[in-house]
Amino acid sequence: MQALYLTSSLRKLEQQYASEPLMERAGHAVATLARTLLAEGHNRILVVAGPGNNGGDAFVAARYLKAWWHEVTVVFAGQRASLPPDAAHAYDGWLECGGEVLNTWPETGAWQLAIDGLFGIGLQRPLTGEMADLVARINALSLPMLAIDIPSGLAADTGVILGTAVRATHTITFLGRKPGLYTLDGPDHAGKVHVDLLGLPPLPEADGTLLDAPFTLPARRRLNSHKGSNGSAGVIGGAASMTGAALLTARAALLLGAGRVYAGLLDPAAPALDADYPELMLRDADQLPTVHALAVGPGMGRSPQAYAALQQALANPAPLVLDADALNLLAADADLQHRLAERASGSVVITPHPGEAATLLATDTASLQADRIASALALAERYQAIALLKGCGTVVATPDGRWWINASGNPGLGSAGMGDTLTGIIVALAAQSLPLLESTLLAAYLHGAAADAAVAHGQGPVGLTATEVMLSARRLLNRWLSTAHAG
Ligand SMILES: NC(=O)C1=CN([C@@H]2O[C@H](COP(=O)(O)OP(=O)(O)OC[C@H]3O[C@@H](n4cnc5c(N)ncnc54)[C@H](O)[C@@H]3O)[C@@H](O)[C@H]2O)[C@@H](O)CC1
Ligand SMILES: Nc1ncnc2c1ncn2[C@@H]1O[C@H](COP(=O)(O)OP(=O)(O)O)[C@@H](O)[C@H]1O
Ligand SMILES: [K+]
Repeated sequence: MQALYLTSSLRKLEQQYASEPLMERAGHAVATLARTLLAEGHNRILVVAGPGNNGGDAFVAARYLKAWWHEVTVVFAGQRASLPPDAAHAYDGWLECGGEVLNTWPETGAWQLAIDGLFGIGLQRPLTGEMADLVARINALSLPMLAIDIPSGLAADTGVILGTAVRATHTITFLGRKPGLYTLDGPDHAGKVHVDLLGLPPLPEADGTLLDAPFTLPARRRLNSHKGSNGSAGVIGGAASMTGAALLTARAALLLGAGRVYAGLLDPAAPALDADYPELMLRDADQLPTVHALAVGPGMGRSPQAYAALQQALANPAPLVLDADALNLLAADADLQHRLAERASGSVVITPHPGEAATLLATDTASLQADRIASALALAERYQAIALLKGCGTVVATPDGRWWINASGNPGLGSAGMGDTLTGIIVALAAQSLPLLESTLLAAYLHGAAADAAVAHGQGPVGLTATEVMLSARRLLNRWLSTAHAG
């Protein structure tokens, strides 16, 4: 787990340490990393410097790389007279060491590496005109690309592309990790992220947290345990023609360790048995026994029967996972919202994808995605529930204002049934007595890590199935448990 920082916090840190030679250290760190990306010996490097301090870092990096005998071409998109003081000093330092500054794109290059120092966290509006053209030229280079602090054009707090953005293969980010590197369009643009604290101590308080490891696990199973000690999970959903969704959730709950799994299916013609997993106990939706954790929504539809099942589930004190149509029903109905509000705060997790989340917040998907962290926090606050906002860089938020971004996962997860699987993993962990927030965070990371492991085995990203993800998740969880409990 790593700390994430919003721009406002990083700016405070910069001010606090304004007397330290931060730009010099930043430029040196860029040059040092650049060197590791290059073959031994003499290399040709293109450096693009912008009109602010990000450009200043670029000039310092250029100076070091030249001193280390590389051939460095600097393209500058700005005016010396308009540079902030530190960046102007860096510009002068580059000229003093014999460097040249080009104001137009060079005809030929044959570079081995490009360094993007166009914009950092000071980007304020969409890139247009000449700046957008520069980004297009940078992206047209088929080269390793090192972005300074953040790929130019990417919004540091949100991962939104402002107009257009550099697609880097590496990003060296300063003072702390920015959430925009890890959600929405950030991962497609940042490449591998390296962090350099520029010699400063980390900020004492993080704004958010990156989920990049299995930080918590269910308790070790006692030898003297039985199915009753491993918790029972219930799943309600599966209306006509959508029973598969509820079965996927139930199967995931079984494979991830719930001692007993009951699926309450709304389709009156639903099969009495899951032939592949006869371990599952299939019932009518209103015939579920008392369970330790309950998931409602996969394939549920919005019929009066679905509504009644959700109403009943909200009265059930067990930890509750609301997904899919349970969310659409909730968004449309004041009585359901009232029942949710009456529950203990934190006893429910809602797991919308961006479309469902937009419905829950009465907005459109584009506005919702414009700030996924703020949206997840708004969902948590509005519904007094743990909110898990799906997508590239899933965001989890709590009503008390904490948030996490999940770093695992890949585009193989973009196929039907993956969300049902996630819901099954959450309910399985909660049934095994892991607190609901921890269950949600671990499930988010495990689900993505399982997909990553499956891809590493050649099962995706193209054609990866939800079934493969849950089997992979079972393997991973058991591996993590055996490592954690070894000795
Ligand atoms: N201030 C500090 O103490 C440090 C800053 N550092 C570097 O400085 C960066 C932040 O520097 P700045 O705050 O100067 O910001 P940037 O260098 O990101 O860019 C700001 C400049 O770009 C202009 N600008 C913003 N959006 C634009 C757009 N869409 N089109 C055209 N021009 C636009 C602004 O008017 C301003 O001149 C960091 O990302 C980091 O790379 C590092 O050197 C570490 C220390
Ligand atoms: N490109 C991606 N990167 C990471 N995770 C992804 C990506 N695409 C989808 N996912 C994950 O896959 C799951 C899809 O859920 P959802 O859209 O509800 O699917 P369904 O309802 O069809 O099962 C979510 O957990 C989401 O975060
Ligand atoms: K940059």
